[in-house]
Amino acid sequence: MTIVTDFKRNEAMPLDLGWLNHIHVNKAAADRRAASLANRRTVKKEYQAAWLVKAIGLIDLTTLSGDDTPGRVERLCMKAMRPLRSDLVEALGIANVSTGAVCVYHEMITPAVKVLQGRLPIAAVSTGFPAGLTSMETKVREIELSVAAGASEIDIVITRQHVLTGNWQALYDEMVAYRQACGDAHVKAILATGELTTLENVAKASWVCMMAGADFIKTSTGKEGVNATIPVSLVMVRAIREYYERTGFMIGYKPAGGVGTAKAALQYMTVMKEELGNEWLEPHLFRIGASSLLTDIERQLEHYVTGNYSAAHRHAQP
Ligand SMILES: O=C[C@H](O)COP(=O)(O)O
Repeated sequence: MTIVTDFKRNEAMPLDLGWLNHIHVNKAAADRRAASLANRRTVKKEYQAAWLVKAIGLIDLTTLSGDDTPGRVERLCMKAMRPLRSDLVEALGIANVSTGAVCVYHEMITPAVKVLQGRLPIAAVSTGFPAGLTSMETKVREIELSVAAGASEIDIVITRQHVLTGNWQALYDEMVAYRQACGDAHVKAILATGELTTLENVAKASWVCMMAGADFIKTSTGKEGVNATIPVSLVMVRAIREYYERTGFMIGYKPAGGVGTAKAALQYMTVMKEELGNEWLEPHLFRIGASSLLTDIERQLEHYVTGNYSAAHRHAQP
């Protein structure tokens, strides 16, 4: 049995991998709670615009396509720094906002650095994203190159087979190696939950990655058949909560993939608020990985300022 050392914080945890045997997930209860969230209004009407503005600051504005170009990434970075039109900013009476970060492939870090010049963090997906089936040596080198190129956040993908075969020690070891390669950069562990078969596997993988020093745990690459869902999020944020209660360390959460509407963003924010508290509703502990969410939020805010509230209501309210 391995005594787990939290690598990032250089501390031995009062946990070992044997702890995983105690993890059981009640799928029916998670599904019920998810259904109740989907069927009720999560945010009062008068607070909606403020919540949507807050949501913008939580987005990892993402482009992860085979046809990405430096030009597209430069435009994405401009949008990340000024996500709302100035007339909307003025009408809402807010200071300008920005997204939490941008998220790109390694090859697109340089154009992002050129535009952002340190004003926003750059997250780079890594370790053979999205399948994670390159050699360990290649994965570690990829992280090092992305950090050297200017990424301050690294979104690694775990090796799914370690979870599917129950090889938790191998998952722990790989996560420690990624953590080490990241140095001071934040590391988000993408579990690819849609490929892990059971919620119990999702919970165990969450624990192992947290124990091995992940700063964030993230649901999906956006490329799996099933990406972020509310039941999976409940399992992951409850693992974060219990990890905090047992160790005192606050780990962040990032749902990603298919989160494209203001309504969905409000649901995920509600999960964070209700399961973890307001403290976890800040960009250093919560991000939403999304390529198209900002467009819908902008649309809803426009409805809000033009008084076309019923449209905003239909789209933005659960
Ligand atoms: O990490 C972020 C996801 O890849 C974005 O997925 P999406 O394009 O479905 O929003």
